[in-house]
This record gives sequence, structure tokens and C-alpha cells, in this order.
Amino acid sequence: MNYTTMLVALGALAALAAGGWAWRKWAPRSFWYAVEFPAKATLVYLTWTHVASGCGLARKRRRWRFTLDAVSLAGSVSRSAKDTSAVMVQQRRVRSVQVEKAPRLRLLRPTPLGWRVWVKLHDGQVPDDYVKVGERLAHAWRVHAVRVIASKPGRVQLLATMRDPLTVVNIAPETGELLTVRPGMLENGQPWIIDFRTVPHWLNAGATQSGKSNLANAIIKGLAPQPVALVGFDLKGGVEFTPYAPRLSALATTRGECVGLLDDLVQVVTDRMALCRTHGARNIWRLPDHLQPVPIVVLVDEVAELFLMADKREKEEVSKSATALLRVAQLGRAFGVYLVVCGQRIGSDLGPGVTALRSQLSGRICHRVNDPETANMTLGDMDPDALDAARAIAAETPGVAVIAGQDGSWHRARSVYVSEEEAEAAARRFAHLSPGWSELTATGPATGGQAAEPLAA
Ligand SMILES: Nc1ncnc2c1ncn2[C@@H]1O[C@H](COP(=O)(O)OP(=O)(O)OP(=O)(O)O)[C@@H](O)[C@H]1O
Repeated sequence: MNYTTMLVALGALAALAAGGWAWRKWAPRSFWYAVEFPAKATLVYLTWTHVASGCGLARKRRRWRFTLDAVSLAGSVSRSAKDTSAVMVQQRRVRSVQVEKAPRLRLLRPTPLGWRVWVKLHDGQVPDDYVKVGERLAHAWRVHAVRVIASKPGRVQLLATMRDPLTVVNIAPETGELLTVRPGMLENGQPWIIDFRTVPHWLNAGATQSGKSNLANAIIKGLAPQPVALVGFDLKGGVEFTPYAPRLSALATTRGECVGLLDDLVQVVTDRMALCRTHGARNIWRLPDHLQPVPIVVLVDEVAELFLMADKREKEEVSKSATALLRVAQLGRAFGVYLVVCGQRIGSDLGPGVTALRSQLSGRICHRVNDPETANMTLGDMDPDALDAARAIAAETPGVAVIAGQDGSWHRARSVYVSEEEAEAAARRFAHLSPGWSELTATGPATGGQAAEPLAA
């Protein structure tokens, strides 16, 4: 090769590298699908046996293999080297040998952030075996995380993500479906959906500045355009929810107002119960359309304030509000009253009613917490990995949370950033959809559409 050819070859290589760099920078998605993913997939398949073995997922099996053995053609192997009668040759033989057999890896399917793949379980393996080695697999594949996202008898589906999809969350909370909001993204790149008709009550816990109010903003923004009534309990003196008053059918900001508003809610539930009984319906969704009452979503901020008492005088109020909130939680699901209860911690130290209330809040959202007990309290008897994930949430990522539904599955998720101004604008824009409180509490079916009037209990 002469000097000019070498220069041309080097120039071509440099141009190729620059082109690749520019492609990756300006069109990362197409670069991922066309170049990075095929390269990664090849590497995953080529190294799978070693990786599975290193992660303890492979099994030892006996297999027939050709082997290359040293065989003495004449004399004995034990004779000394000087003994020329011992002649050793290499001979191919078919023998049964022990080999490491990795679980079968099906087709890797690319996703915008990584890939999904089904793995056939070896006999005796369960999906949990793969959950436990997620971190090892992530290191072996040089990716951000590997999680088990689905399982069927004999198979698990793994999701590998190249980078944390929760670094920047850009998604609209409005879904257009009744009682459903999309407050953020899950770590697997899917939208995080809260569907109150599936999981009616939610506990939203986290330390101060962990993102609880932002999530409440996202929920308000998502629900504001829907024909639902929103009710606020703001025991921070009203500073959190007062800006959203135009879209709230009622707002209580003091202990006294809370007791009155909770009594009203219990009455609403009782009336709806009677309505359903009269029409032989098990829940409001089985009533004829024209009788179906407006669903109510109740947001409670800083729930501990409802349960704390400074002196004996407050004891009765606390006990009344705790009982009423518990009744709403117990009966609300069937009668269209749903709860989102926010607080820094919601432990038994606040009183006996709290534990009962917590057990009714089947949807759990655990933002960053200051102590491991709060994570335990919020996530209950979840998988220990969920607790570890909750404890590992960094202060620099407000809005990140571990969420768990009633089916026991859990996800890392992050809410989309919704500023107070945005939520306030949505509340003003859809103020005309707020049913008046008097209309909601009147016996009989309520219909939306009145101007909102925050309650002064
Ligand atoms: N998903 C998010 N993305 C980006 N920033 C966020 C997110 N959630 C919250 N933040 C930011 O984190 C800060 C704290 O959030 P937020 O007020 O919601 O916390 P909090 O838990 O309600 O705190 P406190 O209990 O003190 O009211 C705010 O400045 C907010 O802008």
C-alpha cells in the first residue's frame, strides 16, 4: 500500500467516524435502531452463555460432544518418557461431557431505550430468580437497568434500558379517559397511569421537597378537563390548594372545616348507597346513565395534621375526622368517591385510625423518604427490592417514586413537572366543569356544569 492509498483510507475512516458521530448526535433514534441495537444484540447473544453462567442462571447438563483426547497407541501412559513403546496420539472421540446450558434467549426486540426479550426458564427456575440478578445482568450488558416486566408459565420477559428514562419526563397528564390520569413515566419507558376505577385510593408519601405536591398538581391538571368533582383538604392552611379553588367543588383548610366536609362526604356516600339500593345496582356505574352521580376525587394534603392533637379538646374532632375519612375510604370505591392522601409519613404513631386508613389505600406512591420505616410503612409488605429502590431515591431527582398497585407489582416512576401556574391555569380554564357543593350533596343524581364555589364549612 503506498502513501496516498493509506491517506485516502485514513480519510475515509475519519469521515465515517465523523458521520457516525453526527448521526448519533442529530438522529439518535435512527442510529440506535440501525447501528447500536444490532451491535448490542449480537454481543448479547454471543456472550449469553457466559453471562448466564456468571449470574447463576445456567444449568449443568450432560451432552454428547466430540472431544480431542490423548490416547496411547502402544504401551502404557505411565511408562517413562524414555520408553519409546508408549506412543501418544490425539484422537477425536464422541463422549458425554458436562456443559453449562444457558436458558434460551428468544428474539431481542428493540425499544426506544433498550430492548425486551423473553427467556425460557430452566426447570426449577422462577421469575424471582431473574429479578434477583437484574443488577448483575445490567453490569454484564453495560446498561442502566434490567428488570423483569412480565412472566408467563415457563417464561419471563426482561427489559434492558440503556439510560434512565426518568431523567427527563415529558408527557401530558390528560388522557381523555374518565377518572384516568397520566402523571408521569415508568422506568420501563411506559406511561404511568392512575386509573381511579381500578385502584380507587392512593397514598402519596415522601419527605419534604420530594415531589408530593407536584404529583398532586399533575393529577389536578389531568382531571381538570373531565366531568369529575374535585375536593381539597389542605391542612397547610390552604397554601397548596387555594390557587386551584376555581376547579374545586369544596376546599377545607382548617380542622373544623375538615370535620364538616368529611361529614358531607360520608353523607354523599350514604345517599349514593341508598340510590344504588333502590335501583338494585351494586355500584354507581351500574345505575342508568341519567342517574349516575358525578365521581368525586378527594385530595388530602398533609394528612398527619388531621390526626395530630395539641390537647384533649381536639380529641373529639380528630376522632370524628379519622372515622369519617375511614368510612369514605371503605365505601367510596363503589360509590364514586376516590382518595389521594398525601403526607410525609402515615404511621401508627398518629393513632389507631391511621393504620386502618392506610390499609384501605391500595395504591401506594413512595417518594424519597428520610427514614427506612416510612418506606416500609408506605410500601407495606412489598418485595424488598421495591423498598431498596425507594430508599435509593436521590434528593436531586424530585418526583421520582416507587409506585405499587394492588396486584403487588411495583415500578420506579417519575411525575412530569407541572408547575403551580400550569395547574392553576387548568383549574381556571375548566372551572365551569366544577359541580357546586350544594348540588353534589343534594340527595339524588348530580350533574356537572355549575360554577365552582369553595366550601367554607
Ligand atoms: N417531577 C418533577 N420534575 C422536576 N422537578 C420536580 C418534580 N417534582 C417536584 N419537583 C421540584 O421539586 C421541588 C419540591 O417539589 P414539591 O413541592 O412537589 O415537594 P413536596 O414533597 O410537596 O414538598 P413539601 O412537603 O415541602 O411541600 C419543587 O421545586 C419542584 O419544582
